[in-house]
Amino acid sequence: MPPTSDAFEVRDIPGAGRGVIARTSLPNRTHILSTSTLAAYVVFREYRKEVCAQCFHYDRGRTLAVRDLETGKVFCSEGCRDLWAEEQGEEGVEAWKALETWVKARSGAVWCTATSRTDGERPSVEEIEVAWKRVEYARFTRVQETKAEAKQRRKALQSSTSGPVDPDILSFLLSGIIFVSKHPALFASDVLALAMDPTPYRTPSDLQSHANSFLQLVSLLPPPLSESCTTSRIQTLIAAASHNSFGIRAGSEEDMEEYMGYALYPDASYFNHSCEPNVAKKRKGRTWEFWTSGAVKEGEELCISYLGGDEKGLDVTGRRERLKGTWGFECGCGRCVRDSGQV
Ligand SMILES: C[S@@+](CC[C@H](N)C(=O)[O-])C[C@H]1O[C@@H](n2cnc3c(N)ncnc32)[C@H](O)[C@@H]1O
Repeated sequence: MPPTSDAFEVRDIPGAGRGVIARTSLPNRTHILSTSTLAAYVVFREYRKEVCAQCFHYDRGRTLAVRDLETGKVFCSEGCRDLWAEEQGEEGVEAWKALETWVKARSGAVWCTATSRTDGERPSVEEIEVAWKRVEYARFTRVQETKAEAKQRRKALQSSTSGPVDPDILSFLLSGIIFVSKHPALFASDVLALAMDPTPYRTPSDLQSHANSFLQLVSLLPPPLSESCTTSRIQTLIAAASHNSFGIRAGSEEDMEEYMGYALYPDASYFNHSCEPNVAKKRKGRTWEFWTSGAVKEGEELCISYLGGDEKGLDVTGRRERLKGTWGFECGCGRCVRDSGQV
């Protein structure tokens, strides 16, 4: 469900879905929201030794002190390690161990990563539907196969280059499936309510990589988690992340030197973008804080910047191109409307 408070409510905004509206006038630096739910996230594998798996602390590239070799996670303290294990639950920790073992066994493999996907056009809604139906079928036939058949298939997959799997996608999906299995009601009320991207895959091989990652994940999960891991939930996580995720970055918003991962925060996902934002944000550990960055009138829309400050130096064409390329929408904020002479 969309969040609400004395300071704001979520309403329909012409041309931009829903947005956050001030219920009253708010002075500069009024605290608006601290996120309470983190539904899914990934710290990219290349940062796995440098970013705390619990609080996302990063110490200028240093390897963090507390390491768990079995799950491949590092932590800034034992407290963070214990909190993380408690949140994952026993089955969750087992699943992270299985994933780490699988990834390590394939060390040296050429992973299909976000940057290596350059082929073809963005798959359409129909193509996505067909691909996921195939995945459903493959999952079903795998349930039926004998041990010998499964062994043969795994062998074929290991030597094949036609079945790319991305460890970062696997991690993002696993974190989301652990969340669903622990908080099914929150998933239904908060994640399913988000704006979904109907075409979240950039290229055909991006779609293929997500589909393969799903099948791989299912085969690694302990039984209760494997039952929670349905194609429909996985598709929801992917479609929601495409429109709503926040980068996990080191440094301040103005000086975002490292892009270390991304995360889905349902209660922070109703802020629309403006190229003249009136709300500032900062990540503190695994929580995002939002506050007004100027005086806001009652009834005014509260907007953040999706461009992390880059909007300051770009003209309307540059801003719109950047937002279209990364987020897939034509910016209709007040500044872009004025600058493009649409008023
Ligand atoms: C994080 S969601 C924001 C909440 C969303 N409007 C909703 O209805 O749930 C991001 C999406 O909102 C829309 N959006 C955000 N800012 C916009 C803007 N300045 N102009 C047009 N659409 C915008 C786009 O569809 C974008 O993909």
